[in-house]
Amino acid sequence: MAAMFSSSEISKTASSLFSAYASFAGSMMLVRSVANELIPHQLRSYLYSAFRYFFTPLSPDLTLAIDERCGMSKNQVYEAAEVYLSTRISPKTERLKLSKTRKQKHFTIGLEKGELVVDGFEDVRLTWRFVCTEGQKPHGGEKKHFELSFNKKHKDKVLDFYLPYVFLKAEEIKKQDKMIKLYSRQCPFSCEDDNERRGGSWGSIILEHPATFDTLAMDPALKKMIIDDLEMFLRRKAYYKKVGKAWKRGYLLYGPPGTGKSSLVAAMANYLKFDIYDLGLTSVRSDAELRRTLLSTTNRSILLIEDIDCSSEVLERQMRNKNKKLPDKTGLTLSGILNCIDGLWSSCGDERIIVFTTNYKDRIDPALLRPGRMDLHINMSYCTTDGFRLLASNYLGISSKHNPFFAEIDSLLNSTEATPAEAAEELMKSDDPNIALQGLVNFLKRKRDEADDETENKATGCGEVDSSVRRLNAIVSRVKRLKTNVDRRKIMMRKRK
Ligand SMILES: Nc1ncnc2c1ncn2[C@@H]1O[C@H](COP(=O)(O)OP(=O)(O)OP(=O)(O)O)[C@@H](O)[C@H]1O
Ligand SMILES: [Mg+2]
Repeated sequence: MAAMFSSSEISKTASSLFSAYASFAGSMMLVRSVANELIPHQLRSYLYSAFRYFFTPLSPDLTLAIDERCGMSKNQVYEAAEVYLSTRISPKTERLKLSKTRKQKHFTIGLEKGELVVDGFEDVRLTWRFVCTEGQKPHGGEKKHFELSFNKKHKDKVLDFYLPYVFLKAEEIKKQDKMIKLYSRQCPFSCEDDNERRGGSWGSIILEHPATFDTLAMDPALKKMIIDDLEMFLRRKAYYKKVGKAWKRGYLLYGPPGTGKSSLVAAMANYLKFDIYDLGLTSVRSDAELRRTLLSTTNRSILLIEDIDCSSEVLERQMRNKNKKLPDKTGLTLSGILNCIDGLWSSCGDERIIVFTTNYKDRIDPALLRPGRMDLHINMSYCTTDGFRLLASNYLGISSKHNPFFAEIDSLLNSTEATPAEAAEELMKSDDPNIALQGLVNFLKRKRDEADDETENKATGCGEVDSSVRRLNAIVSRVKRLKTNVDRRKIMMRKRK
């Protein structure tokens, strides 16, 4: 070739080819920018994908896209893949995500954007890719998905055997290193138009509450009954199906502040290894939002609604506003809540426990309490002598044997109302068991005296006058004491002189 053309001819041809290419590229850019302006976005992307389809050589591979969410709920395939892939990372991977909380025994390893994992299943070679893309404006956020690619001829094997295997492995891994999570709703009021966030977005932390049934001070028979009830619930999957009931159980925990309602929920979660979804009803604005929120919770979990009496107040206020024809912003109704508890919506999901807590059972709407809605009503009561023994053993490492304080504390607990939280606080005040127990005795006596005074005042019907007289008497006797002291000093000074 080189022999037929002189070097100047070659360079001339090259430069004319280059300028032809430049003008072609320029005109393509022009065509593209004109197309961008004239052709609507949706039609443009359709045309691009049609071009891509016709001009890309046919690939032997099939790629499955596995999104993080499917509609309003979490995509279980995505969740299983996330767990499974953390154990399949190859040494060649260049970027990983690493985390560990205080309570976790091992590091959690996850894929970084764009990283690949190559897996094998029998004779099938599979490639997983983790993809993150920017979400749509205005709220943005990242959209995550996995892409699973393999030869098309293995489609059935992958769907029928490989993916179920991934699920199974993920369950095994989760059981081995199960960290219980506490979920609460994220930014409920910050992004009003974002349906997904308004309904479904839960943020989670590892539940580090140390309460267990062993550390709970409560009536031993009641404790055993709760544990048996939970065990029976777990065993009865087939039974629930047979009788045509959703596999869920509702508990109402009621009692004064500091009697261990929240601690019992933590103990249940630790015992069952269930995550807790802490749903503040006051932050839910409508029935639709409640449904969306509940749909994005997972199976084997406890849905916790604390202080349900306060939530009832919100509902009542709303009813009043409706009656007064005031604008009703919340749109959350009692029937909406009931429907989520035992209507059709409640059948979404398995192995669900719902717990309501309240300090005032009598303030709750009877519709919420009727049998079948809340299966067990559990009264968390003041500290009993059994409860005190458990606290003494937990906090001070002592038992009742030969301890002179126990009899006195028992009789004080029988005659006054102190919560386990109060008793525990006293026991924590000193490392010396005798000092701590003496502190508890003093505290219980003070409580008993205050309670006696109150009963007396109520009986005489002149509580306020009485307490003013008592305060006045106290001041008079103090002045008298001061005067006696001054007199004594005067006498001593006179003697010295
Ligand atoms: N029954 C109990 N056994 C052991 N510790 C308890 C018990 N009740 C309360 N405590 C102690 O008191 C603290 C507060 O208890 P908890 O938050 O469970 O009470 P609560 O009934 O949920 O109160 P509130 O009605 O104010 O929410 C706990 O962290 C725990 O240390
Ligand atoms: Mg509580």
